[in-house]
Amino acid sequence: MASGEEDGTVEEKETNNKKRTKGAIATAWLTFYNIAMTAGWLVLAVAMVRYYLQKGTHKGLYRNIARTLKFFQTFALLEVGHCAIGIVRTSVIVTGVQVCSRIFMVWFVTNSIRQIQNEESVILFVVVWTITEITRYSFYTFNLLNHLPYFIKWARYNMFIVMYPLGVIGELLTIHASLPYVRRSGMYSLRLPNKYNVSFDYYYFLIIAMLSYIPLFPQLYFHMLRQRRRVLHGEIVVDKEE
Ligand SMILES: CCCCCCCCCCCCC/C=C/C(=O)SCCNC(=O)CCNC(=O)[C@H](O)C(C)(C)COP(=O)(O)OP(=O)(O)OC[C@H]1O[C@@H](n2cnc3c(N)ncnc32)[C@H](O)[C@@H]1OP(=O)(O)O
Repeated sequence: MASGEEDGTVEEKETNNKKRTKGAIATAWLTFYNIAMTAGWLVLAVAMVRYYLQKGTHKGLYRNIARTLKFFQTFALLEVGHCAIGIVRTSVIVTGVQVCSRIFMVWFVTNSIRQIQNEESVILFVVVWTITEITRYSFYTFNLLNHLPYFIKWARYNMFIVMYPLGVIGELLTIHASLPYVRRSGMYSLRLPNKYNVSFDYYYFLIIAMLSYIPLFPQLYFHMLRQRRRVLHGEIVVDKEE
């Protein structure tokens, strides 16, 4: 296997070639997008720290940051578009699952069910997402600007090892906490008889969503482990989704 220094040189050349082919407009857009997203998640981090220092409790924190969180997490839908039009070399499926599961958590679980917004699990996944996204978007920004500090690269491809499972635990506990409220209220459900002759039970949908983490999460996690081996150790890894 090649040494770390050689890996770095090969990697740099590869990056420069890719950037040339990517095109100036795409690079400018991605740079703007990543700077905006880094700033957005930084604003969220500062708001959370300030709230906690002022109030001394996590209660009410979600409501305080909800608008910013919804805005920047929804904005991340553009990432699926970036993959689809080929300006980033990432699988549409992997990105789609990641982004859609987050949007689902924000809009259809946490935002829709007020009673769970003060759960510790909500704070857990929001804090984990925030740390992850500040690191990820600053990684992409510095990478595009060709000035990537090693500690950001290291953080991008190491922190997920702990952050991913922690985020998933927060999300699953939050969905679990929402189940009694969803069952009682019958929200987002369609009962028979109705003119469409269709029934839908959001309670069971949530249970299926929780179960779907079992096959889907390992695929995202192993994808990131492959990316880690490729970027940090220079291994050539063939991704099945590509
Ligand atoms: C409808 C309801 C359904 C509910 C069902 C739910 C089931 C869901 C199960 C799964 C649940 C997951 C929940 C998630 C929780 C969390 O997020 S917890 C917090 C921890 N999270 C993470 O650490 C996230 C890790 N994941 C990611 O980083 C991404 O989402 C990803 C899509 C998996 C990233 O993969 P990928 O993009 O392939 O890797 P990279 O190495 O970062 O990038 C590859 C190349 O693409 C370039 N690139 C990508 N994006 C950009 C960009 N914005 N700007 C510029 N460049 C970009 C990147 O530089 C790489 O380029 P090359 O080096 O040239 O290859």
